[in-house]
Amino acid sequence: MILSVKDLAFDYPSRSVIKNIGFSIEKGDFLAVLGVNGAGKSTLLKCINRVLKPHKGAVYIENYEAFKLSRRELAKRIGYVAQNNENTRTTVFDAVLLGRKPYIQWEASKNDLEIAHGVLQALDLTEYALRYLNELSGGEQQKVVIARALAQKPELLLLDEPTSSLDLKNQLEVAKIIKKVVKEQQMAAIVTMHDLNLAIRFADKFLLIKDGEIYAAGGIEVMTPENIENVYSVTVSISKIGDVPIVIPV
Ligand SMILES: Nc1ncnc2c1ncn2[C@@H]1O[C@H](COP(=O)(O)OP(=O)(O)OP(=O)(O)O)[C@@H](O)[C@H]1O
Repeated sequence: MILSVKDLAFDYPSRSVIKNIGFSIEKGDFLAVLGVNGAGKSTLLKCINRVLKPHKGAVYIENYEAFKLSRRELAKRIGYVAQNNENTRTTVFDAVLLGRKPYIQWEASKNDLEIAHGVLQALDLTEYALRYLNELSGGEQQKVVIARALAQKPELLLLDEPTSSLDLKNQLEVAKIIKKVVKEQQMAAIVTMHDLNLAIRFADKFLLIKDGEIYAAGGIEVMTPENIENVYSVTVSISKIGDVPIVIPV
């Protein structure tokens, strides 16, 4: 078990946002967190990564209570990519190398540099290595922050809508890469997504959030037209083209 979330609740001063959230994931899981705008998906990721302090509940990473780990220890275990990332005047290579920060004592080692190069290669970003982040397109910047989280070599990746500003090819590529690293490196990923087709095609676990609570959780069996309709208020039908499942609003 990589992550176990127990009875989590978080309120903003004027409203309760998430409540009674409990689930766990294992090595190799790619969990898609789904739900309408404002359902509480980003808040959940922020509570897991301690960006926000939940009012109730606990988060365990392996057997450690996340709230008791130092920031550095937490950063070795969790790679988090927020929905909106600042784009500073840093080169792509340096931005990715920053992912190694929790491991670096005095200066980056040969291993840190090799990991940064490897991740750039995996994401097809090598030719961008010396370009500045603030001179890249939104989608290119998004790939770079995902690369930085991968360079961190965490046990758990938390990605908040990682494909939202990517074109079709890059959406598929990034989803494939997440799936591949999760399986090959025996880590886990929790990914908030709006594209049900991408989720159903690449993820293997699903958390459907409605009004801050878990409406349904499990494998592909929970992605039924009934559950989707109850969560999104849209009637859908699910069919297959070859092996690929597709969700079609009707
Ligand atoms: N800083 C804040 N102060 C008060 N309320 C907030 C704040 N941030 C988010 N909220 C509210 O909390 C609720 C959940 O927000 P959250 O960002 O977690 O939703 P989400 O499911 O990630 O939405 P989206 O799909 O649009 O990104 C929303 O109603 C939102 O308006």
